[in-house]
Amino acid sequence: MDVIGQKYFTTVDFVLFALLLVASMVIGLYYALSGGRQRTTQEFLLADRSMKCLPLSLSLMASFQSAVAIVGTPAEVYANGTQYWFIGCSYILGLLIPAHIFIPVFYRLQLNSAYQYLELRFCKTVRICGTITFIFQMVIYMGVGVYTPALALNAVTGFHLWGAVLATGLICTVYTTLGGLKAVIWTDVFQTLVMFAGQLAVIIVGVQQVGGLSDFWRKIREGDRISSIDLNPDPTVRHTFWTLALGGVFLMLSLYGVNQAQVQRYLSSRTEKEAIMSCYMAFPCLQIALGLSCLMGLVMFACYGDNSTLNEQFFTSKDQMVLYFVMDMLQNFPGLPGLFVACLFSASLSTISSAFNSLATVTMEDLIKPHCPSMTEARATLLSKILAFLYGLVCLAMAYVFHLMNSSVLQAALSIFGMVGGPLLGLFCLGIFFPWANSTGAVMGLFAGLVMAFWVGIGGFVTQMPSSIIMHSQNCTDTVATENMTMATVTAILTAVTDKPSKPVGLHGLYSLSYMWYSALNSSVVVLFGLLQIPICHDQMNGVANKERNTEMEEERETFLPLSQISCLEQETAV
Ligand SMILES: O=C(O)CCCC[C@@H]1SC[C@@H]2NC(=O)N[C@@H]21
Ligand code: NA
Repeated sequence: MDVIGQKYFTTVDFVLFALLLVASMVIGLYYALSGGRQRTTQEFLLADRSMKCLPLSLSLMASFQSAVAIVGTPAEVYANGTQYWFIGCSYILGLLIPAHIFIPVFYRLQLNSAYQYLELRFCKTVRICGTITFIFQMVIYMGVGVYTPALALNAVTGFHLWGAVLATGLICTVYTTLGGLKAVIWTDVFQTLVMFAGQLAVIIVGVQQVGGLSDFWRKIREGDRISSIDLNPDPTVRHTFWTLALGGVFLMLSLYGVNQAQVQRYLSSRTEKEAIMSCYMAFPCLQIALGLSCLMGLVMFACYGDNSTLNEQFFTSKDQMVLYFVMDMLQNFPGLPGLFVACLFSASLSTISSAFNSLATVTMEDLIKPHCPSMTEARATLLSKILAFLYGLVCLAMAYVFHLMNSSVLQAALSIFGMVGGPLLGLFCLGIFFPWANSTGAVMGLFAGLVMAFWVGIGGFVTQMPSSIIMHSQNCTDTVATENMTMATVTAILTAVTDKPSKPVGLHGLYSLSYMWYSALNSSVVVLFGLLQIPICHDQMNGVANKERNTEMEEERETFLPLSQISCLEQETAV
């Protein structure tokens, strides 16, 4: 495909892409040299708890809006219509519950890491399990986040794959390591504006090419791409109102309620009220992001219709078709292809920078500090920066790992990202909503949830690989392509998306469950098993924890523990 590459990018396009990287770096350097100059972990990891709601709301949106959404959502809407747009309904409860339930719990405890809560509520073991689960999830996710845009861009435009991965990965590592959370949040703000601009450019040019809004609207209606609300209660149907609006709530809670990257942003707020406001203001940002990417899919349909010629051409994935469409639309407007590439990498940078910073935070707060109580602030800050840098290198290594395996693993990797989100959500819900749940139940519950997640996720992935894809992958490695790597496939936990040939029954029914229900299923399994409170090794598990906690509890008493927490902690201690 390299032949295409040459005709797309003029000098001004490369300049725009370079400007994105330079601007991100300048913001990082600014925060490295201003304020407290990143000399304490409170500043490096929590922005001195000084952030206001506007930058936070944009950063909350950007952290989980990677290039996968920028390319995958249009592919989804182009191929299947606008049913996916109903996921926007899940943003209401998906942000109200974090704002009024999770934020008060985390904020009033003045935590640095979400997993500190697990030790306060349960015991050290539960905290460690939660932390390691989170690290596993985000290391995989950030590898995909940096590799996806480079892979798709390379396939369509010949843009150098490793040049793009290294440029974004290293630039991101440097500004995250130098500027800490303040730099990550403010680069997210800047990158969100670039993302919106890039998508708007494609939509405006596309509608103009189609002949204007009226022609655009006519073609969309003729192609019946506007899906009506699908109230089918069948949980095995991939996208219905229920899987998106209800299943999507659990996906949102696993990201905006308990994921360290988002919790850290709440904790970096000046006041609890600012944190809650940032959640409210993230709602319009998420809706705009969703709307722009769905509109891009509709414009693509209006321009190409479902004429199969486009499909038959050498595309192995709908994502590549989206990039081909964009480059085809913008090629006569020097600078716009570069703007869209900047948009693509802005989505990637804003996601992996949040991952680096949150991974460094939990490693420092949950795995290192508890074992080095006498560590000086200066040394802790230096170590945090080294961790952020090392996670940047791990991200590049993960990108290479995904490159080695055929890209179907990419989907599996994202499945792991989605599958792990549900059990962590279940663990926090067990702690917050069920005062009588104990540490044994928490560990058993998390374990059961992870087993269920991997069993159904991988089981579903294997049993649903359509023969065509299996046959496809024999003759060339990197096909699988992202064959179905649409936003849906990727967004959470995806198994290969195909319409079920027959009505699945029994175990196959479980494997056929729509991926949008995985977060709900896995978190429910954690809560159910957690409440079974199998009283095995109860005393040993809690005995140690109690002794340690009693000493810690005296210190914690000064910090405000919500009444509900104190009551169940006392219950626990009494048991
Ligand atoms: O990285 C991605 O872009 C996909 C993973 C997370 C996407 C989910 S879908 C619901 C919520 N809304 C968003 O814009 N992102 C998250
Ligand atoms: Na992003």
